[in-house]
Amino acid sequence: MNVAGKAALVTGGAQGLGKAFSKILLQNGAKVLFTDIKEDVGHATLSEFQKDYGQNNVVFIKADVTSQPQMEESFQLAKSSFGRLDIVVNNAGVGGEHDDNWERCKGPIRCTRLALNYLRRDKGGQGGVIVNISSAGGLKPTQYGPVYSGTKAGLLMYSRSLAANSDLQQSGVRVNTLCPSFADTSLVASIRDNETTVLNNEKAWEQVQSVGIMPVEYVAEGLFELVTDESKNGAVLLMAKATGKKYLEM
Ligand SMILES: NC(=O)C1=CN([C@@H]2O[C@H](COP(=O)(O)OP(=O)(O)OC[C@H]3O[C@@H](n4cnc5c(N)ncnc54)[C@H](O)[C@@H]3O)[C@@H](O)[C@H]2O)C=CC1
Ligand SMILES: CC/C=C\C[C@H](O)[C@H](O)/C=C/C=C/C=C\C=C\C(=O)C/C=C\CCC(=O)O
Repeated sequence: MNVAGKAALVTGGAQGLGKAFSKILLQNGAKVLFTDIKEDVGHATLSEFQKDYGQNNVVFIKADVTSQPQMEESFQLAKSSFGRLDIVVNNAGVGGEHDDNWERCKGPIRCTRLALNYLRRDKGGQGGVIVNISSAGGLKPTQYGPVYSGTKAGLLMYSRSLAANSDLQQSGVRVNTLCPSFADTSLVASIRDNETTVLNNEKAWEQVQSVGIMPVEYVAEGLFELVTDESKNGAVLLMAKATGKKYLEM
């Protein structure tokens, strides 16, 4: 897929990986609507992007992926702003260990279902691609983040199962999963700064340091590959500092 002239919706795009995902799409000529719950950070990112990529090529809406009405409004706004929707990146998420963090799984599922109403050719769309942001922790046990790992594994298998659906394939929609290891964002900094609820901050931070931290721009290259390479459907791309990009073969 050539993203130039295409339209994307990225959740949690105000900062971190979501900002880097939005940026690589804009840099390559796509129009982007990004959502976030952080209104001030979202507006600052919007101003930066509008200056660099054009006033009409980027839209921000304060919207929470845990809210069905707010996400319905976000998808409608993307369609009315750009006249089309081709790419959806389910990125918004939080670190830490909380019982309600199954929203890490439920939020992207909610947004994937909404996305299908806009992308499917049999529903008036033009086909497209959904990329769900899981984690290396969705593929490998994370001893200090078991809820985190469990929710990300759930999202990964939801995405693979949906991608295997023949009706969906015929409707022109691909579904891929990106599994980054540690990347340089506030989510990882919160482990260093003892500001999250992983099971043992000190040991978790030692683990992060031994595995290594990737720049967000590098992870965005993986996202871009999953968006643009039309041979990829049901793909799971693991990215880690030491081993680079590796597709799951299973
Ligand atoms: N940073 C890392 O090492 C890794 C991150 N990930 C995943 O990447 C995604 C992005 O994380 P980071 O950029 O690292 O974190 P971050 O904390 O820097 O950015 C996350 C963004 O999502 C927004 N957000 C959080 N909950 C939201 C909600 N309910 N609705 C809308 N927006 C919401 C936040 O306000 C923030 O702007 C998450 O799904 C995370 O689990 C996966 C693997 C590694
Ligand atoms: C301590 C983790 C707690 C909270 C979440 C983190 O912020 C982050 O989002 C989670 C990442 C989870 C990563 C889990 C395991 C990572 C393992 C590796 O990256 C191992 C390194 C390379 C493996 C490459 C390979 O085997 O091919």
